[in-house]
Amino acid sequence: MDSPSSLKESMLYSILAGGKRLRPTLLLMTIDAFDQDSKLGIDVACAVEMIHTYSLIHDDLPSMDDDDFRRGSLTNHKIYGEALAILAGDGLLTHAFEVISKSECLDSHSKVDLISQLAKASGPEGMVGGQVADLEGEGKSLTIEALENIHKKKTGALLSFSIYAGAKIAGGTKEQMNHLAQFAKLLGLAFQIQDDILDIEGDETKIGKPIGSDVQNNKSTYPHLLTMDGAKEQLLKVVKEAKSHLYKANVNHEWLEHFTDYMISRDH
Ligand SMILES: CC(C)=CCC/C(C)=C/COP(=O)(O)OP(=O)(O)O
Ligand SMILES: C=C(C)CCOP(=O)(O)OP(=O)(O)O
Repeated sequence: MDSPSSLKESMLYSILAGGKRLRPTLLLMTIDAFDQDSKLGIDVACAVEMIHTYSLIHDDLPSMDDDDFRRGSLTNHKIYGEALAILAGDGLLTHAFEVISKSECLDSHSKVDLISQLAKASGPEGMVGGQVADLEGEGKSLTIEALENIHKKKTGALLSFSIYAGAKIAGGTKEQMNHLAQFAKLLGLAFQIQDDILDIEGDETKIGKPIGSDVQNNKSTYPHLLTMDGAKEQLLKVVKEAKSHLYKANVNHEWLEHFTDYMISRDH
């Protein structure tokens, strides 16, 4: 890539810092659930992780959550300064679309569809809009519906895109796509409830970032609105419903089901 070495270093710093790679794994597993070659989705899987990583770099900035640690390491702006951190995020966001456009595994029609859906999921109607609603909700007591709406966009949209992309690449039918969309929506919700629980009960050394940040930033969370026991009960309910849609999608659901169980039992 012909770009300044400082920019490349800052982009690679956050991409290679680790992370659970949930979104690309979900995308590749979804292709696999249709008995198709998951390699077909490798470029889109990389692209979605680049966009997720950009969002974390920007989320950690002093003007947003002002966090010092991410993925067990210092945040991007702590190492490279704010200007380069913003630009590394911009670089990852835009490079993601270039990677899909150049993919040799997909036809032009699929590329245009995936680029358009990824832009929608990560843009003002999706993740960026959810982040704004999240920032504007700080210090306010939100209803459970308002909280779910924020998470549906802020975190749910990219997770949903990952499953959509896998199913689209694998050639899923409309009915299968509809069930998988419901599964994805509920999986995203389960992810967020567990994230809120871990922010209270988690172990900082495993999570790789300080716990208690939701309370510190005055954010409404599931345990805050439902009590901790209520949030755990809700989590089990959401997962049960998610799995029922997964079964109805009529795909090889084994790995996606394991993934769902991991999502609610994970400790980081
Ligand atoms: C456009 C931008 C910047 C989007 C950020 C999206 C996002 C999911 C941030 C992390 O959420 P969080 O603050 O709830 O999680 P964490 O505790 O990991 O920072
Ligand atoms: C969406 C939220 C809550 C931010 C963290 O996402 P992940 O938990 O997927 O973060 P990494 O493993 O990729 O670091």
